[in-house]
Amino acid sequence: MIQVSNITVAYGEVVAVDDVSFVVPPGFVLAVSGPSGAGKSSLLWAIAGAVDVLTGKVEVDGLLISDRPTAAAHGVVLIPQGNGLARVLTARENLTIPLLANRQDLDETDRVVESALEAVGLAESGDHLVEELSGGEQQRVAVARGIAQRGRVILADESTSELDSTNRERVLTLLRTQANQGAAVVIATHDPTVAASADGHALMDEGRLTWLRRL
Ligand SMILES: Nc1ncnc2c1ncn2[C@@H]1O[C@H](COP(=O)(O)OP(=O)(O)OP(=O)(O)O)[C@@H](O)[C@H]1O
Repeated sequence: MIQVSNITVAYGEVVAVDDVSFVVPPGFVLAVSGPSGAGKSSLLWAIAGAVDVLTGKVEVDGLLISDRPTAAAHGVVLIPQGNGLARVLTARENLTIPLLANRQDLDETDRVVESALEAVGLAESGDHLVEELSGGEQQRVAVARGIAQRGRVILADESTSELDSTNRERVLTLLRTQANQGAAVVIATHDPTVAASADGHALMDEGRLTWLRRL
């Protein structure tokens, strides 16, 4: 469960998120759309503990999210815009490192990594360096890395923007599966079909959030 209570995020004079509140229960998918610069990424970063909130608070399952390590330890997974992959590592290494950092069992890690690569249609690409992959393939590696972490919260920032319709459906199905397994999912998107597939749809504009379709 994500509980966002009256949060404000600012960069100096720029208010990116302005007094936003909502709840995403486990099992639900919320889509947030809005123009470029509206504050969608900043909202996701705040939930991920990757940027400080000026006012208000973010809680996940009742735990106050104060910083990124706390959020990560509590299963808050961010699939960032731009993918955030290490370009000189292979696809498989990009998936494996966060799992090893969480001290997961090696055999279990291998199994989860291969299964996640297969789920995004990249079972044959595990040994490729990220910089050798196309933009859409890199985006799918980032999604695979996100789902491999089996988070309580999945924050997907424009994670289908470079995908064809088949792969977009594949990624949406994977995010839905994460929700069905108990995750609370938030997707920032410019794509109306992605928004339509979510349980609820909110619009951000100049940092303010309004509901187009309530959860
Ligand atoms: N690190 C930063 N330092 C200063 N200003 C920032 C920073 N990150 C974002 N901003 C500003 O905060 C506002 C919100 O940006 P944000 O990236 O959250 O919007 P967005 O809705 O995700 O946009 P897009 O759809 O283009 O990704 C913008 O005015 C942006 O310029």
